[in-house]
Amino acid sequence: MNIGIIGCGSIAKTLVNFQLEGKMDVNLAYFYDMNIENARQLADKIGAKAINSVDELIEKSDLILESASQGAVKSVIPQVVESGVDVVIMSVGALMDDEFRCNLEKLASDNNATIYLPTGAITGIDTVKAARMGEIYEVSLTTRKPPVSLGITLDDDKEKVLFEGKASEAVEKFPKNINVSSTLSLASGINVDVKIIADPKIKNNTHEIHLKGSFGELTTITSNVSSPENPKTSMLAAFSAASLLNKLSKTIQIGS
Ligand SMILES: NC(=O)C1=CN([C@@H]2O[C@H](COP(=O)(O)OP(=O)(O)OC[C@H]3O[C@@H](n4cnc5c(N)ncnc54)[C@H](OP(=O)(O)O)[C@@H]3O)[C@@H](O)[C@H]2O)C=CC1
Ligand SMILES: O=C([O-])CC(=O)C(=O)O
Repeated sequence: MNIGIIGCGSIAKTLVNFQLEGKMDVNLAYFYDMNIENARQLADKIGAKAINSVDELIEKSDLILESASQGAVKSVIPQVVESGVDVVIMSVGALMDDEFRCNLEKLASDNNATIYLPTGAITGIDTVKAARMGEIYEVSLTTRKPPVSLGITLDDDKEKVLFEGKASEAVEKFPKNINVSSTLSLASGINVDVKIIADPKIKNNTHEIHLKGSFGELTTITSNVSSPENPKTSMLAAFSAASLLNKLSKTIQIGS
């Protein structure tokens, strides 16, 4: 399966390294970025092709992975699914816009395309999906990141709550930091409560999920090493994308 990638930053780079290490069961074949030089650099590492037109990327790819931005999801992904090409979306925050998501879903369904949302930098999405078969009473996400990951500096070493509210607002205010809240919301069917804390005492990007439902209770804490290229992004996000791409060709499918 030939994969096209939109957005050649930290996530795409990790995928390229996995391909170099022989860990990918798909072929990362085509690279596209607003800055063609970024695409060239990654493509050259694995003998793939940098592409400078979205039309050509869509025409050549069996599946497209978006690892760019919420803006890219809104401007490019409708054309991808309208062309009947499956897509993996990392900038999941764009899908908190209900009207956009519903239109995209219809476009994909009308054109036989599938939209995949990886678990990303959190843990427990399988359980959240299963829990939804019963009743979910409450669900929340507390994200704690070092200030550098949130693109700020603090005057002292005290933690600071930067945001408390719903995921739909969080993804607008922190578009590069809290896509995971959208994934959790879409999996649970609830616009989840989100708290974002800048914590100078920690090194890792940490996401804590609490869920209560008719099945019982779930708490997960994921303490993520951040990407050396982009401290906002946790390495696990790219690992999750790679694992999802590999899962597409597996005979035994593990997890709900
Ligand atoms: N679902 C999840 O769990 C997670 C999702 N993410 C999200 O995944 C996405 C990718 O992350 P990451 O690789 O770290 O990001 P990076 O910023 O490292 O790389 C993104 C690349 O895409 C380019 N880009 C941005 N917009 C467009 C566009 N419209 N068309 C083409 N290229 C574009 C950027 O260019 P430029 O630098 O010039 O803007 C940059 O080269 C981000 O939106 C991030 O927030 C991250 C972590 C977890
Ligand atoms: O990588 C992370 O820790 C989470 C993240 O940036 C996002 O969800 O956008």
